[in-house]
Amino acid sequence: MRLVAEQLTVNFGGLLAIADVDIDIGPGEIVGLIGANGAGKSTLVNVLSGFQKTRTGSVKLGDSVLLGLSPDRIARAGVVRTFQSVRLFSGISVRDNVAAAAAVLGSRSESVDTLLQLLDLADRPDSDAGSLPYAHQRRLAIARALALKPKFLLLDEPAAGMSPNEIEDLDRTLVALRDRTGMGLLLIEHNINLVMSICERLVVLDGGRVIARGDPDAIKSNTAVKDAYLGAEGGGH
Ligand SMILES: Nc1ncnc2c1ncn2[C@@H]1O[C@H](COP(=O)(O)OP(=O)(O)OP(=O)(O)O)[C@@H](O)[C@H]1O
Repeated sequence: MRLVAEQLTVNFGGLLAIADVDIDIGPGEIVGLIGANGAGKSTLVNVLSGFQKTRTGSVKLGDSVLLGLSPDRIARAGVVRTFQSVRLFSGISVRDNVAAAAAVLGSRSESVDTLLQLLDLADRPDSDAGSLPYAHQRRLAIARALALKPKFLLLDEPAAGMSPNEIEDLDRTLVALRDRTGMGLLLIEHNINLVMSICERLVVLDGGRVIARGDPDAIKSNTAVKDAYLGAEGGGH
């Protein structure tokens, strides 16, 4: 089943954060969501995951209506997100962070050990989550999200603050997770090389509106995208 959102509009007072946005993601697909700062990317993910209300449009997972449900209900339905700022339980171990998330599904969850292995965290299960290097904290946030067995995982800048090598590792991990689980991924990313290398399709926002959608080659050569986002240096951020 697909995750399909249509005609989403969100205002903050007089500011149109997103306007008439349509987006759909299929199982096993990696879709990139790009756009300059303030383009509306996080707002869109907030709506899809139930953290932001909107009066217009629809969000459906297959035939099930998600719009209007709480974040918790949406996560249980299979749409799980991570945050731009990592939200972990500091002061408790890596393993217990994942175990707390896995407890939501009980025996239906993946085993905690499997999740730690998938995210390359198996060598430090007893470390305090808050003391992990930054890239590992980001991986832990993904492990926690995966404990909920998402059909669709929405990642808000998972590579923010990572080194090029760490980004490459993350890139490989995300593709492997997709291959293993068949889940669909929506990836917000400023690093244009990362999105271009792992996404089958991209959606480009500018000023809250979708200005282009298509495969990486089509996006790279799209004039509106170049003007709005890629800029003269062609490299994004
Ligand atoms: N809670 C809020 N209240 C008021 N304005 C908001 C709120 N959240 C977002 N905005 C504004 O809505 C617009 C879209 O913001 P959003 O965070 O969705 O953009 P973004 O593309 O995710 O940006 P970034 O790349 O910086 O994370 C921006 O102009 C932002 O300032």
